[in-house]
Parts: sequence; structure tokens; C-alpha cells
Amino acid sequence: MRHAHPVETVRAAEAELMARLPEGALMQRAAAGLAATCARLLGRVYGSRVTVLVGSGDNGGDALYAGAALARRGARVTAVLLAPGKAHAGGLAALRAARGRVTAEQEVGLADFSCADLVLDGIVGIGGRGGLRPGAVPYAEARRRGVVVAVDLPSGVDADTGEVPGVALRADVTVCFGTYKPGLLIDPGASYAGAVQLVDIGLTLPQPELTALQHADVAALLPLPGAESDKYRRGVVGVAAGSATYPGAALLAVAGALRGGAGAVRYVGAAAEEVVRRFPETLVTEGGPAGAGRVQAWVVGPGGGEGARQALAEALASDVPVLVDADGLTELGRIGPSALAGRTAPTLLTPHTGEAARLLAGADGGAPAAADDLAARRLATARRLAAAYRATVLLKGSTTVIADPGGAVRVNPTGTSWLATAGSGDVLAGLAGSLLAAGLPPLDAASVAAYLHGLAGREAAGAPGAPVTALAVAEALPAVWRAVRQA
Ligand SMILES: NC(=O)C1=CN([C@@H]2O[C@H](COP(=O)(O)OP(=O)(O)OC[C@H]3O[C@@H](n4cnc5c(N)ncnc54)[C@H](O)[C@@H]3O)[C@@H](O)[C@H]2O)[C@@H](O)CC1
Ligand SMILES: [K+]
Repeated sequence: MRHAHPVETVRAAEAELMARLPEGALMQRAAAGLAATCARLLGRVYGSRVTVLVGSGDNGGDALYAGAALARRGARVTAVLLAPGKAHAGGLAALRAARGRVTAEQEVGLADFSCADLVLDGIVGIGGRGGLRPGAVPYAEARRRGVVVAVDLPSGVDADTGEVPGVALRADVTVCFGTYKPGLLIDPGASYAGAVQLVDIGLTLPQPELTALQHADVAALLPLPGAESDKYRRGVVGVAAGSATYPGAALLAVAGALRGGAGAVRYVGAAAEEVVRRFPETLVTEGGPAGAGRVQAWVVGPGGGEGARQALAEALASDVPVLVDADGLTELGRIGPSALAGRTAPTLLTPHTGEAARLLAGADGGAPAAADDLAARRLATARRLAAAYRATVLLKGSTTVIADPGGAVRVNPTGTSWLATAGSGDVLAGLAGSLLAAGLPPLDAASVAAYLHGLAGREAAGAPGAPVTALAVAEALPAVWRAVRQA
């Protein structure tokens, strides 16, 4: 599992460790790890051209010491000081002692930047506020031929949120110290980080609030049938989806649910005939959730059309976990958090940013926020919704973020932009509902579903990638289950 900690926690852990170590030892550890990665990326260090962009803080110090280490191995290193007079004194002395070049002239710096084999971005790290300052912006816009390595964090990305409030410097690789920062895992920041490598500098950190699953974590959470299992013990997931207007949503939600690990899928709604024709293994009932047989979780809302309001009310009145998606979310936004007040079992909401805007308006009153603004602040948005509705929230998007009302957050590392296709959310809803019915708590059900769905999207798109259909994503799910279990 990848762990991320906010800046405040990192600073406290650094202070605690620094108090026990000789002065500067921590920075030396960070710089040594950074230099080792740069050497690997360069392949041949001797004779290579390295440009170090240096800001006014310790982030620049790390970069300067790493530059000095590369210079000692024969690299031709130039440090470009963006805040001359404020660059880390020890790092600067080390670089000069290693015969590195130093300049504060932008013209020279930009020329060097463009022809370097490797650029170290030490402009700003966890102490950064706002986007790049004007003197640094030309580097973000300049042509480059070499690899850009961000020190701890791409400069201009907010460490705690992944927000990019102005211009940021795009990296190919980010070498981060001690722990991941949330901004390295959440878009838009994550998209500036490239491949992220963690250097252990010996920090003692508390349990993280923010995590990202990896194959082994997902494999450990997948519900597997035992020798004693029957379909009821494995869980029955109820799907109240689709309508006369949108029968396809019913098929796609059922397709996802059938591949999610529950023992059976019970469909209720107007598309029963189509569902049985396509998936004869489905149990179907006319009417709504209230009149259906016992299930261990409900999925309500995909393509629900006119029937969504009634189906939502009936599902929410049950004592089993309920996943609310699509039209169900629109109805929920109309009522607001009071609709969930009497629930005794967990609720999982799976909005995209447009639906999130409506849900927030339902909670706070007032006009919905612009979906683009919410996408740029996805961590804050998911957390706000989870707190307002006292429900687990899976906020879909370029990085899917899952927030529990208790504060825990998971960030989904899989996915592909090919998944932005009609019906893909219906498959995800069915899949996550199936995992809920199989007994996973909502944070696990949502994050495992997002993970598998993302992998299935990649599998269906293939390499180098081609458009996918939502049904193809559902059909790829068994293959990605196997891949995750084999890893
Ligand atoms: N504290 C420690 O023991 C360690 C710190 N490390 C490094 O130190 C970094 C944190 O160092 P600092 O606290 O000095 O902070 P930074 O170096 O991240 O930046 C702070 C400085 O940048 C300026 N600044 C803020 N926003 C800016 C912006 N948008 N554009 C340009 N300048 C801006 C501030 O005025 C301040 O002078 C970490 O990211 C990491 O790279 C590592 O060496 C590991 C050990
Ligand atoms: K940086």
C-alpha cells in the first residue's frame, strides 16, 4: 500500500528525527537517494549535462547536494539560482567544491535547461505556496530534451491537495522523501509528477489518512468463495437500475455486479426482460426494492429515470448497505443529507463532479459549484461530501478519490482516460455494489472496485490504446481479477 502524509505530519516527523541526528544528516540522506536515481536515469554520468534549478529553501539544498554528487562523478553540472542570495549555502559550497558551475542569469539558465540530459527541479518542495513565481514560469514553458526530475514534489503543485493554482513544472520522475505527499497521488498534481520514487530517510510516521492500494492489497481484500460457500453466503446484490428510457444502464450495472464477487444478482426494475435475455443467471423481480427478496446490498440509480426517486426511497429504507449512483444521486441532492439520517447501514455515493456539485448544493443550499472547480479540488470535494452526508463518497474523475466520513481517504492509482465512456459508471456501480454485498466495508468495496475497473479499462483499451465500450470493460474484469491475484 502506498501511504501519503500531509506536510504538517512530515514536518513533525522530520523535526523529531533531526533532533536525534547530526546537523544536515537528513538532507544528505535525501540528496544521496536523489543522486542515485539521477545516475540510474543518466546511465552514464561522466560527461553528461545536468541543470539544477535552485529555489530559496531546503528543496534547493537537496538538489544542490545531489548535483554536487553527480559533478564528482564527472557530470557537467550547472546550478541556476532563481533566488540568488537565498540559495542553500552548504549545498552551493558543495557544488562549487565539486567544480559545478553557478549562474543566476535566466538566459543562460534557459539555454542550459533546454540542452541538459537531466534537469533537477529544486525550485520549491513542501514549503511552496501558490504556483510558480514569474521568474520560474519560462522553465515550465521551455523546450527540453532531457529528463526532468522533481525533487520531492513538482514545483507549483500543492503538496497536500494536488491542486495546481498556477503554472507548475512537469516532471518525468519525482523522487520524494520519507512518504508520498497527497499531491503526488491526486490529479491534477499527480499528472505533473511522472513516475514517483520514494526514498526512505528514516522518518517515523503515524498511520496515514490517505492511501493508495496496490495489487497485493487488492488481492487480500477480494472476496473469495470457501468450501462451504453457497450463493447466499457469498452475498446477493440487488440492482435497481434502468428504466424504459434507459434499459442499457440496467444491463451494464448487472454486468458489473455479476463480476464483483457476490453469489447472485437480483435485478428489480423496468428492464427485467432485457436483463434475463442477456444474463439468464440474474434473479429478476418486477416492482421496486421494497417488494424484492432479501439482498445484502443495493445498487440504486444508474439509468433510473422517472423511477429513481421511489427506488431510492425504498432502498434507503432497508437495513443493508446502499450504493447510490447517477439518477439516484440527483434525487438525493434534491432532498439533501436528511435522506440518509435514519440509516442504520452504510451508504456509498458514487458521483462524478457534476453530480457532486448537485449533492453539495443539496447539502449547503445555494447554486451548484462549477464541476471544473470541484475537479481541481477533488480531495476537498470528496471530503466535504463525505462529511455532509455522513456517507462514503467515491468521486469519479481523472483520479478517483474515495473518502470515508471518518476521515480515511483512498486514491485510485489505476484507470485510463478511455474509461470516460458512456455506461462505464454503471459497470463500476454494479461492481462496487457486488463487493458491498460480499461483505466488504464501503471504503474497501469502493476502492477495490475503482482499482479493478481502472485495470479493466486498460485491459479493454489494450496498448497503445483504443476506444472501449462499457460492456468490454465489464468483460475484462475476470482477467484483471486473475492478474491481481497472480501478482
Ligand atoms: N526538513 C528536512 O529535514 C528535510 C527537508 N527536505 C527538503 O526540504 C524541502 C522543504 O524545505 P523548505 O521548508 O525550506 O521549503 P521549500 O524549499 O519547499 O520552499 C520554501 C522556500 O520557497 C519559497 N517559496 C514558497 N512558495 C514559492 C513559490 N511558489 N515559488 C518560489 N518560491 C517559493 C519560500 O519563501 C521559502 O523560502 C522538502 O520538500 C525536501 O525537499 C529534505 O532534505 C529531507 C529533509
Ligand atoms: K521541487
